[in-house]
Amino acid sequence: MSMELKADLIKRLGRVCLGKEPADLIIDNCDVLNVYTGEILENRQLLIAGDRIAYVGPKLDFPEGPDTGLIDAGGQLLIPGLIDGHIHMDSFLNPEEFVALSLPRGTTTIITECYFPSNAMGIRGVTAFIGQLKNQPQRFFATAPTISYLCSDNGNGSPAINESEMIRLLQLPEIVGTGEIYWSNLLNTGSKEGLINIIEAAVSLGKTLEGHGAGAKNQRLAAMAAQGIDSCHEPITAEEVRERLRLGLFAMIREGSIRRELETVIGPLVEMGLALRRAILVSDGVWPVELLRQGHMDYIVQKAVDLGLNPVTAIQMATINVAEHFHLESHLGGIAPGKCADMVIVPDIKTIKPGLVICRGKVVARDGKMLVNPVKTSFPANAYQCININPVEPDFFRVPVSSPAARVRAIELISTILNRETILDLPVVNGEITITGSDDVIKAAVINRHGGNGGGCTGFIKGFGLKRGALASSYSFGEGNLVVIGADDSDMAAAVNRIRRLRGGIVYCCRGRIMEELPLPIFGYTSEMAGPEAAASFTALEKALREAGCRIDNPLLTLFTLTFTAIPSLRLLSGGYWLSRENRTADVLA
Ligand SMILES: Nc1ncnc2[nH]cnc12
Repeated sequence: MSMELKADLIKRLGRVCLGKEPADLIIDNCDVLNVYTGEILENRQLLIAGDRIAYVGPKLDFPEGPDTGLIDAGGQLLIPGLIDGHIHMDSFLNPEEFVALSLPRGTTTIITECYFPSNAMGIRGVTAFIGQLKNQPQRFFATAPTISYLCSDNGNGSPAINESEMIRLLQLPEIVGTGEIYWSNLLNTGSKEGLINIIEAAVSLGKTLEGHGAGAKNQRLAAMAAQGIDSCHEPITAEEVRERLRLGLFAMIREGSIRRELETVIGPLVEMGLALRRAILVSDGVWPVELLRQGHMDYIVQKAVDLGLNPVTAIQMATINVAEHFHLESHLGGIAPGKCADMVIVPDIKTIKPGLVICRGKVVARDGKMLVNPVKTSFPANAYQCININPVEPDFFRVPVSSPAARVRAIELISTILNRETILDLPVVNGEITITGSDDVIKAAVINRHGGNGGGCTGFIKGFGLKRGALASSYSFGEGNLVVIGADDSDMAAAVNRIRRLRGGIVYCCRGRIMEELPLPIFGYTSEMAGPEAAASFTALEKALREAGCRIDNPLLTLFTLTFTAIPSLRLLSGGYWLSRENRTADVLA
């Protein structure tokens, strides 16, 4: 995962470039996109030695050895391998399956968050996870799991990962920065003091500080930048992109399974005519269905081009700009002598349809098909023991009250991710608050599954549309606990107990029957299934929810983000409701 250039190869690259030694691979008859100048250089030849480029230029009479591979690019265009600079690829697919779907689409480098393995197993989870990425045919870097440090505990009140462990991770060559830091944690008093020490360590180690400035503007955004943050992947309008660029931040524009900003942002951004060398295209997470159906960074770059972004700029935003942000530009992001031989052949500058994909000097995929095998995933046994709860009874979800009527706080959905706090009068029957089924109010609960006593909290949610059954998941944003919503306490218990048996997963249960499920037995966050199978399970879960009356756009995302404290307004955690604008807890009873 780290970058190295050994003495032997340094010598060899010079000799191959001077024609004194044969190359390992020669690519003839190609145009080359030079991301440094923005030119398309026609009719070039490119020589590779080891995992590096030795020569790019006009065709010369280079020696060929018996083992020199030859590729005729047929006049097509060579662009640098695409880089996803912000993704949570520790979610859902295991690394082997992720590589198999992403790499053939021309994404040769991944900079991934890894807070889920940390939530589940602390620093041991992170090292187990990055161990799986080391020898893959796709290139990986990771960021130290700030979200886990800030939001997740081990069930007993101590943080999933502590300050000194975060700093130890930052010293690893494969860790390029701190994972996203929520602005509220940075700017609100009462946040963890150690965060500042982590920032100090990252700065002194030359690592980046990834920011999460959702909704932050003016002084607050400036204060984030002032405290050392150097990127933000949360702008949702062209104006927000511009504000971040003006502050010297790298502005990451998302198009993935969580958010889709390109349609709103690209047109007005092009109109503004800004310099975009610090703008970056990222996915922020591309889940199995979209990865299979649409692709990865190829899809995102193509969409930006189709929306009117200059294609050279679009490719720079997924290559050199990303490499520069992560201080990797000496090695990655462009096609030139000495740089890593990570490249993609596409038909032309406006058609981002990867033909040949080359990574670390090897042809790894052709026309969307892998030509090499990803490294088999093999996680340690304790990564399969991450649902630490006892079986639950329907009673677990009772909300008892002593009064004859109850006024409660509920999460009212505005959109898939956004919500507001609402106050409801709910009937009390036999000393407990009941849901009637008539007003689109159901229960929502979060259970701590990280090693404590399996304690949790039950609240209410309005607007999900679910008329029957219960949906539970051991995958959720932030503290990453077990979240369940349901129209019936027995189904809620059955769904949770099924997840316990599966050792993690997403389950929809109705009238005591498990209707659909996606097992996630690794850390309780990651599947062992092949990518297409996992995608089919996602689709089946969504279909079952629709049939049960759910009318949210992306209901699974709604479930996962009930716990997402970086977004307004009322969130549910294992310790109770959290009012994220006010940065404080709130009772279920209003
Ligand atoms: N799992 C996740 N996916 C995308 N964005 C996130 N922000 C926090 N958690 C996230």
